[in-house]
Amino acid sequence: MSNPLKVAVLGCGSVGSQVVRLLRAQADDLAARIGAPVELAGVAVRRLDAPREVDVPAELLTTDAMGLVCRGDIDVVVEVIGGIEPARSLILAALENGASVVTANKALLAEDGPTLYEAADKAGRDLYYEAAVAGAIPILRPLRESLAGDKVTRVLGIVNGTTNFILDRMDTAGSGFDEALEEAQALGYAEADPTADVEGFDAAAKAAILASLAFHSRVTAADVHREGISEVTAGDARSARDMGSVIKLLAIAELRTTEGEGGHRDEAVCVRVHPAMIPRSHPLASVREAYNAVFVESEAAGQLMFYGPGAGGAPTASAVLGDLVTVARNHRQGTRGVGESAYADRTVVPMGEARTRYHVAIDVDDRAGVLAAVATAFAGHGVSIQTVRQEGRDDDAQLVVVSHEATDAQLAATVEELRGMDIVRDVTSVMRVEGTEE
Ligand SMILES: NC(=O)C1=CN([C@@H]2O[C@H](COP(=O)(O)OP(=O)(O)OC[C@H]3O[C@@H](n4cnc5c(N)ncnc54)[C@H](OP(=O)(O)O)[C@@H]3O)[C@@H](O)[C@H]2O)C=CC1
Ligand SMILES: N[C@@H](CC=O)C(=O)O
Repeated sequence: MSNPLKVAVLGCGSVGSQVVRLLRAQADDLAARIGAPVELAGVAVRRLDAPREVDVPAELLTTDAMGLVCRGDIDVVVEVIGGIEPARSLILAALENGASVVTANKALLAEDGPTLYEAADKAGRDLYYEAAVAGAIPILRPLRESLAGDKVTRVLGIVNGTTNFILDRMDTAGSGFDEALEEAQALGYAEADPTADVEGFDAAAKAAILASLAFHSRVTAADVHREGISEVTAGDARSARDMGSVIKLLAIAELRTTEGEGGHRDEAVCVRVHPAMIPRSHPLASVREAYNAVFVESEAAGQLMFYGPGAGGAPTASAVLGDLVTVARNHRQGTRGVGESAYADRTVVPMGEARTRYHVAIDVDDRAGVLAAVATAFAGHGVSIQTVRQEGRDDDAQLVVVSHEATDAQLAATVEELRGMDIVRDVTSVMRVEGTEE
């Protein structure tokens, strides 16, 4: 068998520890698949004395990640530290030093992916990142390779395990938000700073990566409209249940094609992350715990669905090792895998123009004419009402309105008008609704 392939692992937390464990546990299989044994050349961490889920020989542990990457004999660097710096400098240094790179770092890819892709091109090395989106689910390779001959028009999914876990616990076990978040952290699903999960930053980064690959565009996290789940209340969860729905944090990326003069077609992208109510009959409603699911719609293939564990050390390490085998094979053969495709410049559609349905809960005075006045406010902004439910209390009432499709701008104007009406005490909840109109 050939000379060993030297692998440096940067980070030994939830994901890194499982990468190290699997490198050992699967050593023979990996060697057979790659055609060379894999040698763990070093593991970079922040604290040498921290407890680890895996035993790492002291001589392999280092706090000098840059020194490890620049040693000159490393073939593949696995970056599972996370965050922007020092991860970016380490990846760039790895490529400059002739190593291929596997990373799970969606935050960095969504912020500054092109810098990394260009560095990989310049170095003639691979940069693979399947683990960056939806944990163990193979979704980036299908978008980049299997669907390269088709035209993807929409990607819709649950891409954050932590928030799905929290919303699922709120829905099924009546758990409080904080309690469910603590559980998700203990299970290794959450980011180092869980605000990234809760406020939708993590899902937005993944949405940007998905949209970039699906639409062969450069979409960054800054292009993604983002709302997290911190404002979702137990009341919203109850209200969804009463409607036969459930609340999920969705990532949605759409390609909008408009026909201009002379048959010229303009394409723009609309990418957003926000909580939405979906009917329990919708396939995404049955995605429980930290599982993820992604629907892809394309012109020729139609609808495809990808489903599996979206977070956690071992599932994510599975995706990392899949990439490791690919880049290791390429590295040995002196070739590169499929790089990023040529990018088209596409306009980003502002959120105000995104179209969806809405669930609006309005506290109103319980008097004659209220329903008509509220309906007029909706109609005045071009928002047509699909259903209204009225729940009476002593001297006030709650109206729950579900609209037909309208733009975010139309809905925002409606809510502003409602808030200014004397009969309206408060607009207590505004939630988008996804799924077929019934
Ligand atoms: N957890 C998950 O389910 C998933 C995570 N990811 C991504 O994988 C990456 C890693 O996540 P995760 O394992 O959860 O993160 P953790 O916080 O569990 O682990 C991070 C590791 O990086 C080490 N580290 C931090 N700073 C440095 C530094 N300056 N130099 C060297 N080592 C450093 C830490 O060292 P020490 O242990 O000494 O503190 C720790 O071992 C992130 O990009 C994340 O977004 C992707 C998919 C799923
Ligand atoms: N924190 C992330 C980890 C995987 O990407 C999540 O919860 O999905």
